[in-house]
Amino acid sequence: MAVPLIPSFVDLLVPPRRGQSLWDGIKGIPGSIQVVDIARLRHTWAYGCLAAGAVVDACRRAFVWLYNRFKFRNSTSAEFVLGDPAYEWIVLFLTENDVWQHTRDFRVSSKSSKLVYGVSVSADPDITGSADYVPAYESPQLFLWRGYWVEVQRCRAQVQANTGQPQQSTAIFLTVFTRKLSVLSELVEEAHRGYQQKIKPYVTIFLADSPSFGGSFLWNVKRKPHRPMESIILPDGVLDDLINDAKRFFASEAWYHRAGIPHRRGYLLYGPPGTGKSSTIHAIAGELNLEIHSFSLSSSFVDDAFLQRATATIPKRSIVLVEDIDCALPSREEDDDSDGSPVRRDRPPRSGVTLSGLLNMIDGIGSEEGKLFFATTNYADRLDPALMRPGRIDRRVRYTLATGAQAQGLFERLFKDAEEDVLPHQEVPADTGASSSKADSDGLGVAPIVDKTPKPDSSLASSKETVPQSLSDARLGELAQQFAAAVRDYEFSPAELQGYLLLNRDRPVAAAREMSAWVALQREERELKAERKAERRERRRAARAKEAAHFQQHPHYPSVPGYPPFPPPFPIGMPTPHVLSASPTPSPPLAGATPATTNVESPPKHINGVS
Ligand SMILES: Nc1ncnc2c1ncn2[C@@H]1O[C@H](COP(=O)(O)OP(=O)(O)OP(=O)(O)O)[C@@H](O)[C@H]1O
Repeated sequence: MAVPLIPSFVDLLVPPRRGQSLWDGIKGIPGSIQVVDIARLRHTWAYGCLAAGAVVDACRRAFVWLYNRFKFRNSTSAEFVLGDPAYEWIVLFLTENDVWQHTRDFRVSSKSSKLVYGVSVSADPDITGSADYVPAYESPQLFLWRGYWVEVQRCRAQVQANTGQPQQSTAIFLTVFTRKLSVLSELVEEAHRGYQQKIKPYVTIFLADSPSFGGSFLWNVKRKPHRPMESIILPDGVLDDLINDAKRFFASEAWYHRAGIPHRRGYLLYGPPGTGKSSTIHAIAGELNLEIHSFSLSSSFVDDAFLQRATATIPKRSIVLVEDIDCALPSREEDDDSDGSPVRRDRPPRSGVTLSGLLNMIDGIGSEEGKLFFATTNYADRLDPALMRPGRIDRRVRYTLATGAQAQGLFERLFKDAEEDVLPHQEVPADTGASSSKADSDGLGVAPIVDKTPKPDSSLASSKETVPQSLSDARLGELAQQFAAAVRDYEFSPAELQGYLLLNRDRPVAAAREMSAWVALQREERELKAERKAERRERRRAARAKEAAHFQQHPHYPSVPGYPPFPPPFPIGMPTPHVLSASPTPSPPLAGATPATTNVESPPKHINGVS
């Protein structure tokens, strides 16, 4: 049996037994080739390897040290954290520069308006697909930009959450190998410009809708296609006036500075739901190429500190939008409770925002100049005068339910370039329209809206083979007038009218003809709803009157649900505790009342301050 001349690496790692070398073991093997003193060779080999390893490691450390020193002295680096707008710019920039061309590792998400930088993984440019491929680039990538080497790496970053707890996030580290700082800023500027170019057809909306925010405030980013100005039908001049006002504001920055006035402008858009307030803001953002930073104050995690932190991150030339601003403050009773009784302000606010916090936020918007502040509400009368003062709200715009002209405009906009109905002579069924609200048999409230719009009969359609004809302008105007004549001014919101028109999207002629029936149905439903509301209000009023009468008779014994019923807990004639006797209307003795027995429960101690 042959013994290898050079021992294996594993052999070398086995320490020799005391007083015996490997040679001793080998010597006993018959027929072995015994040429080298393997034990000695083993030690020499092992020490040689150790020394070589140490040298290699020292070289490696020296290289890393030198590289880091080189990097430190000859490069500039920046960190972009997910949730910050700049993160979006840089990811798009990297995608456009084909930095991810060697990537084999992707995060796939369904296609949405959220991303503008998904990588195309299909060789066929016509295939857009239904998913976005975002590189999961954990290992560093090196690329050349304008003659400078740039290293990019995506890492997990730890940020401090709103709660003070550390929280995992994602960041991109960018290192430009040059000592010139301007190169990095040029790169970021180029990334920003590219991003703006790419998202031009969109309005970017940053939503502060999550409670987990890090050291740098993290926004949820959404994109919506621009809303054309002409798609918003408002009384003449309202929209143009707003746009011109905003343009003038941005053009007069120097004037604001000279006058020592913070460069911000506040608008309050108020009116019933579905009248176009939010749509107006989106249209303005698209027209002036502004981003929207939107807050909803009704979320429970929103408080004053949250608002301050969020506001501080909003860049110049942005719209700061607070939707339903009245939600921040303690609510009044519902409208249907308003029976002349004093307004209740004792309900807890729905978020942790205080009025002063809100005012500070609005004032803080001016600290980074050039912002439009928009607030919307359905209840302008609920807002505090401090909120409405000029400087915070400079212009108020009232939105109303649709006028006849608006209804006509809506019809013309939705059916522009439409075709005549496929079944122009289809008759309206006799039962369309008024009738049905009685269908609300559950007695819970509003009758369900039953879609009674006549549906085209497909068998009829195929048999007649009608060729659709485009609607001429004159015909369209005629139908729009017919449609508008069916509604009274300020009766329906544009959103309601739009809902009806969308249901009849392919039947402009029928939509105009059947409008009166739809209106009749809506009126009937509204009447029913109003009746129910009145009933509920009456019941509540009666309950309150009963409670007031009870309190007058027994001021010390509130009628709290779950509280033991009358008679009062103290035997008649017994001196009442001093707290109770301080009451301006002492409880009159009850004629014929049975003295309280010992099994009458004592009131809970906290009630009426009895202790
Ligand atoms: N004046 C209008 N012109 C065209 N469309 C309108 C108009 N008003 C409302 N709409 C349509 O109604 C829908 C709701 O509009 P929007 O969200 O702007 O109303 P809003 O006043 O902001 O409502 P809310 O007070 O409930 O937020 C949108 O789809 C919009 O297209």
